[in-house]
Amino acid sequence: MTDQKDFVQIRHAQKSFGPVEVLKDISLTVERGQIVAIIGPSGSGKSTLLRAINDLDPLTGGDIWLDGVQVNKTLPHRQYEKHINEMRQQIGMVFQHFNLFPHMTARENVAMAPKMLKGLSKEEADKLVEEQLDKVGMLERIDYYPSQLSGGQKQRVAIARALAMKPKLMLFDEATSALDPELVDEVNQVMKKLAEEHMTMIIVTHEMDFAASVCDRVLFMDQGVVVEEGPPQVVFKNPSQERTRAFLRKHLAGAK
Ligand SMILES: Nc1ncnc2c1ncn2[C@@H]1O[C@H](COP(=O)(O)OP(=O)(O)OP(=O)(O)O)[C@@H](O)[C@H]1O
Repeated sequence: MTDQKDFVQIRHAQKSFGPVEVLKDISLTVERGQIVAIIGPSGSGKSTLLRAINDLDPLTGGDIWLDGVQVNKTLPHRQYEKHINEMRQQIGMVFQHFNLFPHMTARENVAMAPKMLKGLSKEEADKLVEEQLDKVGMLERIDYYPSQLSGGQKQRVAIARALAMKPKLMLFDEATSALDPELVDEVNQVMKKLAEEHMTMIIVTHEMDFAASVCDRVLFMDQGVVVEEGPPQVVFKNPSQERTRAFLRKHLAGAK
């Protein structure tokens, strides 16, 4: 068991795609209950770093730990599959494009993983699914198919689906960037609620206002390195690096 201070630990993360080094020796710790935003220009490695945390994009160097257990362990194939499935059950991930199963209702989408992986009875699964859909304000549409839902509603179902596994950590990869502007807020409200409940979250986002209002820490990445990190009031209002200032000038009205 790790202590509060290093609930999530990323140590010397390095990732190359062929000759291209996309993550260059990134180290980062996230405390239990902290909310960290990762911001930075397109192509700076934000999604790759996020996807390395649950080993969807395996690192080429360095290691990732969650609550005292190394996620990216080197193990024989079968043992690795078992290990990574267990780890991924503890790490909820929400993608830009929802990834709901189109032939399943909201209820079935949310119930699928807990039923399969936790062996819940129908009654237990129903209760769990209703709780999670209620939490994201989607209980009334429990029997709707994705095609009958707006983008914001689909994303809320996707969040409920991730929460249904009772994860220790939630990763959000630009959860609102595919949404029409008027639908962004309903998803942000759900994320704010999770923040109030002290869910540990790492959020890749292009929404500076959201990051400033919800996150405990902001990480600015550029070209595969963390250029600067700190509380939002420092990074946004008084960035120490010119690269951060230049980025914020473009993305944050009123930034220095
Ligand atoms: N599977 C892959 N194969 C080869 N190159 C990749 C792969 N995935 C990402 N890259 C490259 O890695 C770099 C970082 O990509 P990444 O998606 O992590 O950036 P990002 O900061 O999340 O960008 P954006 O804000 O546009 O989503 C980019 O140059 C990208 O082309």
